[in-house]
Amino acid sequence: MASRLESAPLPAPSTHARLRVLCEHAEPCGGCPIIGLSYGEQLSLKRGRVVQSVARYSALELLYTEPVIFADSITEYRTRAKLIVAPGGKIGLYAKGGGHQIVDIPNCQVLSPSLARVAALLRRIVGRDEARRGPLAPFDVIGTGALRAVDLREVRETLEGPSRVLLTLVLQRSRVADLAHLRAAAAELVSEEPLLAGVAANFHEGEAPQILGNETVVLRGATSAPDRVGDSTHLATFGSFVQAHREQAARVHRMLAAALLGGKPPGPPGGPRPRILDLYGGSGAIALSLAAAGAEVRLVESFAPAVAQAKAAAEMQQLPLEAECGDVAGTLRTLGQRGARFTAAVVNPPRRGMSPVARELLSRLDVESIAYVSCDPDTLARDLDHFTRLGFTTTHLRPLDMIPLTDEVETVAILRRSAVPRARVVYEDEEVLVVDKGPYEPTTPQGEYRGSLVVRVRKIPGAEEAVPVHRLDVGTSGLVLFVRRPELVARWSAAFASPTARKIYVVGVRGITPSKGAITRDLREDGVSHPARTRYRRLAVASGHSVLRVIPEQGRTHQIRRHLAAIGHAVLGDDRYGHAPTNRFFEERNGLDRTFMHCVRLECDHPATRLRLIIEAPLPGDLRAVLERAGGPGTLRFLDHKNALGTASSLPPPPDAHHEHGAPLDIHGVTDTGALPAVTDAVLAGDTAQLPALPIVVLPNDTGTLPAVIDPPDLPDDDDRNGGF
Ligand SMILES: C[S@@+](CC[C@H](N)C(=O)[O-])C[C@H]1O[C@@H](n2cnc3c(N)ncnc32)[C@H](O)[C@@H]1O
Repeated sequence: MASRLESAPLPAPSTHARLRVLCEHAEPCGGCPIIGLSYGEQLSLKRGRVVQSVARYSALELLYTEPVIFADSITEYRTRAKLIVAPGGKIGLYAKGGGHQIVDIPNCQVLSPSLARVAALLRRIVGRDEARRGPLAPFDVIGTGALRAVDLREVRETLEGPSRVLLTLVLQRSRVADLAHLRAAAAELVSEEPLLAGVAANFHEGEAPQILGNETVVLRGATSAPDRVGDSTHLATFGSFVQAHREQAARVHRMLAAALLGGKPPGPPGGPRPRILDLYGGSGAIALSLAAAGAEVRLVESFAPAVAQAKAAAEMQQLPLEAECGDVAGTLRTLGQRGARFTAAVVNPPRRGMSPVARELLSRLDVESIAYVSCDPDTLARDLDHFTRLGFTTTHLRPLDMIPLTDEVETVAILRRSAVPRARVVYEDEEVLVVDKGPYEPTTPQGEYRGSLVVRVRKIPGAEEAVPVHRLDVGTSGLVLFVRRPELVARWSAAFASPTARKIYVVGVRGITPSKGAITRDLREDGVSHPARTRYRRLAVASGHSVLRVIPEQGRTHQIRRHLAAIGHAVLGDDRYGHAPTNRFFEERNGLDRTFMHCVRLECDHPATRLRLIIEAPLPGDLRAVLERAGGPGTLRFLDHKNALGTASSLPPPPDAHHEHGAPLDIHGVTDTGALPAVTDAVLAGDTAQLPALPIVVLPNDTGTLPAVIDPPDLPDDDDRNGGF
């Protein structure tokens, strides 16, 4: 295996590192947020992002983040841009600061020359149509114009040959009466600009937050066009994913071939070839490059037009590629049932990363290596940490500058199959071990999960017969106490049943709760009501939601989740009792892909020594990342507060606490959390509009006049891996 993933000279030559790009739009335009830094400073900032994300996880502490592979060209590099159209003939981007103001960018420094030329033509035609109410008049809420945005995509049949452009006109569907006028407008554009290879209309629905809608109609010219990246050619089509920087995308392809195929030339035709599974494959840019480098590839992608293009490109070049339209998790389940075998898998998911179920199912497949290409270091680190527990060690982590002048950073991670690690012990003595449970594993073997915490605990010498005294659900992380021998269960269960024993959780909930309170509601199970009380204190508020310290006085099934949902403050990420739009927002925006619950502290009297046992486990990396993303870097300060996790004074709740009583609560909901959850990362194609950030609310002493719950804004379906464009 190569010791480095790419042989680019490192660090960037000093002349390159000192480069600064000057742009007349830099001040108002939000497209290149770090344009003010020298290129060397930009690369340091990008590497710092990856280092910071990885540092949150102790399982990744030995993982070295290699220097960022710099881009040779940092201007005129963009081969795709989604530009917003606005009255006044503006074709540009949202202004800095998250508002909805559009900045026109006629002299943009980063658009490739062909995209800049087409944008200039559009500026002229849109301005003209605005004056005479033509078909390409800009959308305005109060006007009649329909054109909301344009999606420009550069294609090149050969690297040396001329480039051409695929143009998608994004129109407000309700303002388009018939296609005839649009076809005439497309014909005019093509006749005026020979660079245009094809023009399509895409229909934006209502007030949808995505720029691109689901329906695209080709108005003029080609439906797709060959596009060369490095050593392979894929078929580019309207709306499908493409990396923003052609040379950097080619570097990623070379890195993957070197890491997964060992850089060997293709074997003789008809001979055995390495089998690669390409997940989230788009229109096949990566898959086709690996097939050209000698592999037999199976691609999985949910966006049907991209799959069709991947198949067509493979046929055209007679490359061994099978492409399948489907959801990654669903396909992995089927492949697993069939006992499919692969030499390696490539995963290149959207910004939110892989779903927990997809990671679990991939680990169960017969595959030795995984190459993970990611545009979000936080979700990448979260997934690498999970893969460690699933038996994959990350051996290389190589960032790359795919979108110069923005704080975006692409990273390639290489994972190799290894042993499933032992559980992490936080405390142990002759009778017990207290371990830190990962968020995605069951405490004991369950349903379709490959492993469990108990299996990892029993790998510890002296714990071969260990038994848990209590359990945490899949989705909840934190402390679990195991006795070393089954005969100790009774006395440790009794120790935890004592009124002086406590389990303390840190829980993220929807909305702003009262500063403290107690929820007293019976919980019904199998028709029998059980008394239950849950106490909480609010520790922090981030982005309109609360972080609580929670103490359940009993351990009824889903007690914390049911009680908090009953007072209107469901646990974030809880797919059974929670609030689906808020969960979705937190997953897409902040990378929360499980229940926000962590058992942070256990307290009980040791039955043998009679000493008070107090054990704590820090908040895990994924929840730290979620809080920092939701509320900014200072959000975690609450953890430093003395007694944040509780002292004897927090028992019982003070008299002024908010108390909630009510009718018994039934277990409801359709998902049985005991089983591997149904596939949740279903078909998500499209792209992202800029979203207004949720306000950060400074921790108040009490709720005062703050709204108790802030509804999340609608979310786009897919990621936008193209920076601000
Ligand atoms: C970042 S793009 C990667 C495309 C491709 N690997 C490339 O380099 O061009 C992510 C792709 O994943 C697809 N996708 C998102 N969620 C998916 C899912 N659950 N199952 C299958 N494909 C999915 C999107 O449609 C998109 O094409």
